[in-house]
This record gives sequence, C-alpha cells and structure tokens, in this order.
Amino acid sequence: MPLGEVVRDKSDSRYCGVETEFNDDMPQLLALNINGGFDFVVSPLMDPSYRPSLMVAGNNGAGVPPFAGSDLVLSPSQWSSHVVGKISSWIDLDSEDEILRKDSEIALKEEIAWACHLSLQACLLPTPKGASCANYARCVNQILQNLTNMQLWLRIPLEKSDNDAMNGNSDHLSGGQVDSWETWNSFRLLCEHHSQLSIALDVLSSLPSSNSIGRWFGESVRAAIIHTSSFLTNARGYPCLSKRHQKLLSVFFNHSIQAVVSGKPEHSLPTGSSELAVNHIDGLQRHPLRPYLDYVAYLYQRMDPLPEQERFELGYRDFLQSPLQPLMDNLEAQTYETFEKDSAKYIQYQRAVSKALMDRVPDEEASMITTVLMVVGAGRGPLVRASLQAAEETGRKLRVYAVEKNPNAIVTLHSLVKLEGWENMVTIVSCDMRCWDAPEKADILVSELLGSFGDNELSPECLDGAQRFLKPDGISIPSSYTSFIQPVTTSKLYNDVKSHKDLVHFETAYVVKLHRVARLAPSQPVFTFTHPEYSITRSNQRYMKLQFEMPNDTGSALVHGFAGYFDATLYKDVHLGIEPSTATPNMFSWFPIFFPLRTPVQVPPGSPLEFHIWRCCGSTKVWYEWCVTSPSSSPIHNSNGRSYWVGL
Ligand SMILES: C[S@@+](CC[C@H](N)C(=O)[O-])C[C@H]1O[C@@H](n2cnc3c(N)ncnc32)[C@H](O)[C@@H]1O
Repeated sequence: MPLGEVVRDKSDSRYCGVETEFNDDMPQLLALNINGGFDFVVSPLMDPSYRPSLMVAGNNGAGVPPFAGSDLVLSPSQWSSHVVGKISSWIDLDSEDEILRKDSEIALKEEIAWACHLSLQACLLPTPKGASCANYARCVNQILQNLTNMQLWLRIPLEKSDNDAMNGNSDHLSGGQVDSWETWNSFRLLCEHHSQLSIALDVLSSLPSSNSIGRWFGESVRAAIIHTSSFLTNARGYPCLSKRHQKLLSVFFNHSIQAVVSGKPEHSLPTGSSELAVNHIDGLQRHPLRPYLDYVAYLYQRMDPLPEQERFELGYRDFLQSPLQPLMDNLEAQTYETFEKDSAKYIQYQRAVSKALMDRVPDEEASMITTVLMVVGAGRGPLVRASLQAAEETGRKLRVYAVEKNPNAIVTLHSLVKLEGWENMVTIVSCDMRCWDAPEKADILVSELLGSFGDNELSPECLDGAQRFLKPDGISIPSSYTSFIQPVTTSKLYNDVKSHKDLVHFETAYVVKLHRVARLAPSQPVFTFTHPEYSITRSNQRYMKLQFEMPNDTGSALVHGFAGYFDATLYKDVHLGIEPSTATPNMFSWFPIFFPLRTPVQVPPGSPLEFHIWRCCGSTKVWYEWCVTSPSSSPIHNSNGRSYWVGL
C-alpha cells in the first residue's frame, strides 16, 4: 500500500519496505508483511546456517542450496514487485579465513543467480566488514558484468565520526574513526562506477553533520533503512523521529529513495490506544512494525505538493540536453513557445526597460521625445511586447526596431505586428545584427542572447556587432552578465555521460535540470561581460582559475564535474539569473549547465579543489576548455574545441 497520494512525482519513494528475518515459508512471510501495510520485503533468500563447504562435505557435492522455497511459491510478479533479496550477512569476502572467504564467494554467486532467476529488481549486499573490500568488490564486479536488469544495493551505515569533522583531516580516520562514505567510494571505484551498483543507507539514531550527509544526495542512493532504534517516543507513546531525521527523510522522498523499516518493535503502545482497539475489532494480528510505517507514511503525506513549475520540470530532472545554438541554428516554434511562457523573465525585462526609459527621458519631456529602442534577436516578439508595455506604463514614446536573423520567426513577427496594430511603432528587420546597416542609432538596445552559462550562446560576440548602432550614451539591456560555477557530485550524470563510451561526450557541456546532485561548495563567479564595451583592448577570450574549499565537516567527496549558472544585470538593480543563491523566482527558461570530468576527482577534507576554465575564440567558433589541477591533475578537456564548440 503506497505511503500516500500526495501530488508528487510517481517515484519509488511512495513505497515502503520492511527488512525481515529468513523464513522458509515465503508466501506466509509476504502475506504477513503486505497485509501489514508494507509494499515489499527485504528478505534473506537462503537459510543463514548454510555454508557451501559444509554442504559439499555432507552431501557428497549433490546438495541443493537451502533457498526459501521454490520459485513457484510466489508468482513472477510477486517476486519482482514485492521481494528485495537480502544477501546473507555472514558473507565476508575479505576474511583472513580462507574457507569463509571461499564459502562467501560461492554463496554470493548462488544467491545473486537465484535472485536473477526470480527477476528480482534488487538485492541488498551486506556492508563490507573491514577497511579493505577488494575481494568483495572484485566478486561483485564480476557479477555486475553479466547482470541484466537487477540493481545491487550495497548496505552502508550513514555514519561519520564528529572528531574527524573537527580535525578536517582524513589521516585521523586511521585512528579508529569512521567515514562510511570512504567505504562506499572505495567499493565503487573498484567497480568502475557501475551504474547497477547503488547504495542502501542504514539510518541510525545519531546522524552526521548536514554537510557530510549532503554528499550522499549526489550518489546513487536507492533505499534508506530506518532502524526502529532511531525512533524517539512522542508524548502519546508513539514512535516519531527527531527533526533532523524528519528533514532527512523528506529529502530522501524528494530524491525517489525508498524507505525500509528494520528492527524489532521498541515502542509498546499505550494500552487502550485506538491501534490496539482496531486490532481487537478486526480480530487480526496487527503488524508489529505498523506504528513505524504509519509514522513514515505521515511524513510522506505531510510533504508539500510539488509546485506546478516543478511538476512540469519532472521529466527533465537529471536529463542531459545539448545546449542550444541560436546563432548557428534557427530555433523551432516549440522552443520559442517555451520561452514565451516564462512570464517571470519578461516581467524583469519590462521593469528594466521602464527604468531605462524614465532615466533617459524626464517626465516633462515625455510627450516630446521619442526613444529609439532596438530589440536585437527579437524571436517571435515577446521583448517587443515587454518594451511597448514599459513605454505605456511610463508614458514614454517609443520607436522600435525588431531585428531577427531567423526567417521563420520573422514570419510570426510580421503577423504579430499586424494583429496588434503596431505598424506605426515597430519596424521588423530580417538580418543578422552583426551586419545590419541601421538607419539610425538606438537609445536602448534590448537583447536576450543568454545561455545557462551567460556567454555560452555568444551574446558577447553578437552584441559587439550590434553596439555600432547604439548611441555613445545609449543603454544596453542587459548591461552585464556573469557566469558562476561550483563542484558537484552527480553519479547519475557521470554515468549517463560515460554510457556513450567516447571522449566527445566527456568534453561537452550539457544543459540539465540538476536534481540528484550534491553541491560541494558555494558557486564562484567566472566570466563577466559588460555592454556596451568600447575598450580598444576588448577581447572575449577569458581565463579563470578558481579554488573551492569544501566545509571541513563534509569529509572526502567525489567531484564528477561542475555546475554552471549565470546572473545578468538587466539595468541598474533589475537582474535576472539562475545562480542558486540569487535565482529569479519562478523563472524556467534556463536549466544549469554541466561541465563533466573524464575521471572524477576525489577531494580529501581540508584540501582545496583548483579548477581552471578558458573561453577561447576562433574565427568560426567559440569554445571552453577546462581542467582540475588540485588535489590531482585532470587532462585538459576539449582542447582546441575538438569535442564541443559554439558556431559563430
Ligand atoms: C534566446 S532567443 C530569444 C528570443 C526572444 N527575444 C524571446 O525572448 O523569446 C534569441 C534570439 O536571437 C536570435 N539571434 C541570435 N543571434 C542573432 C544575430 N546575430 N542576429 C539576429 N538575431 C539573432 C535567435 O534567432 C533567437 O530568435
């Protein structure tokens, strides 16, 4: 029974599982737990007393491993929808004891093979027992090579000792201190980031610092196993979670992570409570963990419904897209339509134009002076409309030129002007702004040629061409824009890029609605462009070296790449942007940009991350090159724009 019908995504986090002991009567085990309200069980498939070596000795090699019933005891859909296989927890593939090690290897392979035979969606792998997990990872890696659909969830306790956080030094980990992320990282590196290897986090009663927990949001966490011992008791005697646990669970839900309740009931409900009364009336045995499930469901249901914009963007979450090339290509009607729905963007432009008009023309001259405003890159006309509305709002007279190089958009512009009766005010110019011979000079030049990284759709080059027809004291809207960048953990995007199995995709920047990411340090400004720009040494080439410091209590983290944003000053205090700390509310025209790294870089605590990025300009294209030089050096990505460039 799903946790609730909150208006959210139809994600896996609606389902809640329960961890069980081994039971050789699988149908009974399933019935008890499903009737008890859980959606699936995480159950051992094999009798825990089984050891392959004993079996061989005892049965002359002819024995059958003691699985929980035959595959026929449940229907195929019951197996696949309601059972996650729990691999025997005695398994220790890095044990000093050779017999145990060999037994472990045989049992692991048998259990996974059986789980595959049953078409289970996932198996829970036991937590690595010691600091070294090379042989465990080797065996899992072998299995992963031939695994078709099943996910392997490596069980990792969510723990990191605080002293280490204070010291900010990974060397202290050797002194008996723990950071379970290190275990996970070592395991997944050994398995080469395999996309079917993911994590089930054991949520314990005490939680590490928020920064340290934040790392997991960029990792492939599939399940959160919440122990009954992590629950507190509320005033009425019922289980509840601390505020920090509650917050954590809502982030898990938001990341499609499934909850699994584990452990023995630790709360004896008050006698006479309605729960017990219900049990009595039904004559049914209520599931002993039901109060825990009810509490998890309560947390799920109490989450706010997703705002309309986020619901619209659901399908784009962590989905890599190639950035637009509006200069080299002609945008399609659909793309213009999406832009035009973004009223937040046009409201900001209208405010900026209004302010510029009022600064340009004093009130007393408003009826005498006609301001010349040119929209360069007018598309299908929304900035023309916003400018005319600004003129009306401020009582200023306006003559507008709408310059657009896309002949298809020009068709729509003509019909718009006719439809709105703007013929006396608006002149349409079908031309590339870089070579238009304007009949007069403009007071105000309005453009929106911005990409997710500000300058990546070649606004600087286009506006350099257009400023010829701006009066010397004329205003450009935007007057400037700055790109921003920050390091991120995002194993999903890294694996998606990697799946192309080529260099080109690792040297391409993508537009992507970031969701399952850990933002490891605050973003920093990268390149700024100002318009108009009359300096004789003007160049649109740029280079920036940045140092990022992760908070000390984060622990180590893996950087899969860099998330980029922009912020534009349209005019004076009117800005527009997507940099997370200052983003324009409710604006959806731009998703962030993502610059991947060919090999993810591990950053130890206290160690700065040094990043370099270049904006390079050639006669026919503009491109970025980027690299990391500390704590270790990456190759320089996209040398000479060999993989990714923007056409001039
Ligand atoms: C991002 S769109 C914005 C369109 C419109 N202003 C809006 O807000 O919906 C940029 C527009 O600029 C046009 N454009 C890009 N470079 C141009 C150039 N050099 N000369 C004229 N138009 C250009 C593109 O064809 C496209 O229509």
